[in-house]
Amino acid sequence: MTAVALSVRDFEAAARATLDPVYADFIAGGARDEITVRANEAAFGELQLLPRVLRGNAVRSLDITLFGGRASMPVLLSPTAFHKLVDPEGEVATARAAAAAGAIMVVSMASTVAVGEIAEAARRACEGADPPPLWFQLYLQPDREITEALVRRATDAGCAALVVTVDSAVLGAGERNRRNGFHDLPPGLRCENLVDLRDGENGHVRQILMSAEFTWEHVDWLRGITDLPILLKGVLHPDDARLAVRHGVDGLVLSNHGGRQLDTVPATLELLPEIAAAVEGRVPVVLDGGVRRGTDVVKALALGASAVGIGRPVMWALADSGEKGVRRLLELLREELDDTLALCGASGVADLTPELVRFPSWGPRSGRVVP
Ligand SMILES: Cc1cc2nc3c(=O)[nH]c(=O)nc-3n(C[C@H](O)[C@H](O)[C@H](O)COP(=O)(O)O)c2cc1C
Ligand SMILES: CCCCC(=O)C(=O)O
Repeated sequence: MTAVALSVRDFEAAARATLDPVYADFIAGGARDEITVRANEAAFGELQLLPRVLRGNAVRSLDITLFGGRASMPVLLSPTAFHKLVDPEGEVATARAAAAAGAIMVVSMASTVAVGEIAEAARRACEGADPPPLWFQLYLQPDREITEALVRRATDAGCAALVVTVDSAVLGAGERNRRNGFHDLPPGLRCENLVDLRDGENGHVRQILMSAEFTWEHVDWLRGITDLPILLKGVLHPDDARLAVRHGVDGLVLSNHGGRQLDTVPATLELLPEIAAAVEGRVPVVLDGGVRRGTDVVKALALGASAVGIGRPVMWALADSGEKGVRRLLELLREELDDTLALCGASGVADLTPELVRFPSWGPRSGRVVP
């Protein structure tokens, strides 16, 4: 890194400058024409903030509690695969930085360090104090014993929730990866959570099966084999959000996978009011996709999200300067969030309500849902 990063954008540029272009493309890319990738970010720019003043908010808190676990900021690290592609310490570096910031990290099932080792690194980074919760992201596997073994590994590691990604009946079509011939991890790296789960293939990316066979019955089955809170990641339709609640799911991650699965779906921010209305506050909704600024976080929380997730920014900061980079990234977002709260007249996340945002061209006649 040449200059001190002052924003997520700086990390993006720094990562692009240092990384092998094949990996830079893997991180930045999305499905097909990448229309949804762009839409996610653009939606935050379209929505306006309408602050309140003279609210006496000199004392502010960014704390949140989710499923009984406390975090010191409403920004969590969305699951991203293969951290060792961009940093030799991989997920260990990320976990230390998240722990230092008090932020929830969602470990990808496709991590290049085993979940137990990641959890241990987070605990050590907190030197006796309670680390923030670690969650585990899961792709249901056609072989139930494999899924069960993964759940057991996550549980034994002390993970506090399972994030089940349901938007991946097939792997998204990343044309950049195809063009670059990027299909697998380089020699020496593997998906450590999968080691010894299937005969003959030790930690191979190919072991992660995407399948279109899953139904709500599989969610019920998962509900029956674990006491951990279950969040579904990738539910976009309000009817599916209602179904999720009916099936006893504990939370939703409103995500379009950063535009990496089905292209041309709406920006997650645009869907948030409908999803929040569908779940009626019965379960928390975490939004990810395109969050790059403290103002973005505030907008999502104002529209009903309990927290937001960041995907690419973490990979960029990690690629730029490892653990230090991710620490700096989370500090920057914390600073941005705090000054946005100050300028909006808010003292904490509970003060972030729909009256703080305005949809300039999203009037009633546009057909968009306005809370
Ligand atoms: C490089 C990369 C790897 C990802 N790996 C996973 C994964 O293993 N599991 C998953 O559920 N989502 C994965 N995602 C999606 C993220 O969890 C998240 O939904 C998305 O990145 C959020 O959008 P943002 O990158 O604009 O913040 C990945 C995204 C990226 C960019
Ligand atoms: C099997 C790894 C999946 C990674 C992923 O979800 C993504 O790159 O978006």
